[in-house]
Amino acid sequence: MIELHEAAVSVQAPGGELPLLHPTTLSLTEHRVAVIGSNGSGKSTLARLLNGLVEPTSGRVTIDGLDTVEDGPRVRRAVGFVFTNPDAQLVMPTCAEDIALSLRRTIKDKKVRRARALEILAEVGLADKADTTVHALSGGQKQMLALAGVLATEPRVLVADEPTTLLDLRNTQIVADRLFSLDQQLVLVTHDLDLAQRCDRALVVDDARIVCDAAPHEAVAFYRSLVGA
Ligand SMILES: Nc1ncnc2c1ncn2[C@@H]1O[C@H](COP(=O)(O)OP(=O)(O)OP(=O)(O)O)[C@@H](O)[C@H]1O
Repeated sequence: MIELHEAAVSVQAPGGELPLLHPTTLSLTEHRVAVIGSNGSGKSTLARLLNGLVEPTSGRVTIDGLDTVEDGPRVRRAVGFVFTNPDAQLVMPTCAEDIALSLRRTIKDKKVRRARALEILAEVGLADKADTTVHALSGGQKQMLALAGVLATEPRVLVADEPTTLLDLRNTQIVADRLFSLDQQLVLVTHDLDLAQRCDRALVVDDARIVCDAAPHEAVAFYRSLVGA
């Protein structure tokens, strides 16, 4: 279970303290939770709080009781994070090496690790790209590789921050179908309201606070009325 206990984030700005998230208390138990809202509203800040990429300035965030600050390494193992831009997380020269990197904690033997990496690549349709440089992949292929790499670490929760924003319709569908096929709890930050509607619960963030927390169709309607769309 993901829990925010009066968790707030702020930064020091020239004009004084700037709130990025006002104190928020929340329990997320649903399989799939969407986070929607305008640019700059605070969605990424909320998402990054969940795996300790951002630490609360006050209050606490816990994942299955683990505190994101006190138990940082365990939280980061439990909560996988997918970025909008896969280049942010693809660090190894080839696709197989990138997946193998994610497996290094669970599989010590190098040969076994490579064999498992090849299986994972095959599962996401990248079998023929094993020894290809990650830079030669298309945007959709890169995002699938990044997602596969995160899933290879076997996280209990997956937080995805606009994972389809850079993708075309077909690749959006492929990545979304993979995300929605997962057994893990999914927190999905998205501007794609169709994807938000496929979740079990949706949070609308506006001006650094959660202004609506409801069933997705209700939250999407609220968001549309908020922006006058
Ligand atoms: N470290 C920081 N220092 C100062 N301001 C920050 C910092 N991080 C984020 N912000 C500001 O906080 C606000 C919320 O940012 P955040 O990235 O959470 O928004 P978002 O809802 O994810 O936006 P988008 O949809 O554009 O990705 C923005 O105005 C952003 O400029």
